[in-house]
Amino acid sequence: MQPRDDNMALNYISFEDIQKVLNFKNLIPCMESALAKFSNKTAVQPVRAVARIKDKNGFLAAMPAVSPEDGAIATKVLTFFPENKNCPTHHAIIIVFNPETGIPEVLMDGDVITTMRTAAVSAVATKYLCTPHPRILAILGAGVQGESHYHALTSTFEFTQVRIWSRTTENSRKLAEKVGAITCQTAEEAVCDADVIVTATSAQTPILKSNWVKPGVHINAVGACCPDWQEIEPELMRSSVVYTDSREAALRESGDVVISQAAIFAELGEVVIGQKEAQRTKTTIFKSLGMAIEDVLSARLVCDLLAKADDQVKVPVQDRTQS
Ligand SMILES: NC(=O)C1=CN([C@@H]2O[C@H](COP(=O)(O)OP(=O)(O)OC[C@H]3O[C@@H](n4cnc5c(N)ncnc54)[C@H](O)[C@@H]3O)[C@@H](O)[C@H]2O)C=CC1
Ligand SMILES: O=C([O-])C1=[NH+]CCC1
Repeated sequence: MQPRDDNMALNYISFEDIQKVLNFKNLIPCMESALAKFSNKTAVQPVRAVARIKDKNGFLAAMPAVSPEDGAIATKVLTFFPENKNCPTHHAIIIVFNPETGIPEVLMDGDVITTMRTAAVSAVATKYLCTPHPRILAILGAGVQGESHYHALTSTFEFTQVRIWSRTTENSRKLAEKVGAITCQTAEEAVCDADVIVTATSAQTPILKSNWVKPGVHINAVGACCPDWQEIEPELMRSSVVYTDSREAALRESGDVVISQAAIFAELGEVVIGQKEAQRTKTTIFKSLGMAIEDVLSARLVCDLLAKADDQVKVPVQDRTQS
């Protein structure tokens, strides 16, 4: 067997390079298309492989996906260590392969994409499932996703008020001051009368109760990605119209779905392709777990944007074994 020659060395795309080109304006339509391709089955994506790390209360996950029509073959590898104190709780890399040869070509940071694509997907869910002209947004959780959801949702809707609650008030105050939102002392106070709610915490037991929310609210439930973790009170799950990114993944990974035994009405992608109804006037929950196809098509978008913006960053799409 021969060693890889220099011509086949991996290109690296950094956190900073990705931040330069990715924004919610280009990412949200890309995520809408990813959801559609997943649900109409033009993309191939198994449920991720998760190895739980018991002593850290976290996991290591491998998230491969392929979209033949985009020439996109890639996998994200992610760790989630929710008890980390002085560094982020999620870390990820993405490996992009040549669609003709399968040669690994690009290694890229996966943190920016994880952060932004999750909120972009929630923006798509909100666009389809919330009542027209939502006024009040409530965000529960003031971490990385809380902040990213603030930006994605306020770039898409004109809210008159954004409220933030976090278990640690100092954190919600910091984020609220940074973005110009209101800090709430309790989750109940934050969600009262809200039109759109985001739950983006590492809670393992419900933080959002049924009798706090107004009928017709749309909820993006982003945390609780393990089958024994919950963010939403089971009664609220059962009394709402529940949408998921992947039905199969939700039945395996979502404690909110598994424990409550709430019925899943549709995948969000099925709504995007017009196969299932968007029940906007009812209380709706989008149970997000995160899908590899979102990462893979975000990575494809970043490669295309960088190739356009700067030919110093070489983003190969050709079969380099021929050169
Ligand atoms: N659906 C998806 O695609 C994705 C979901 N996630 C999930 O979203 C959640 C938030 O992620 P990040 O913002 O990146 O994490 P983070 O670590 O930056 O923030 C976590 C937030 O949850 C709060 N929190 C932790 N334990 C809590 C508890 N017991 N009760 C109430 N609040 C609690 C923290 O104070 C903090 O505000 C996590 O569960 C994460 O796994 C993250 C990325 C993608
Ligand atoms: O899809 C994703 O990247 C994640 N889902 C839950 C934790 C991270």
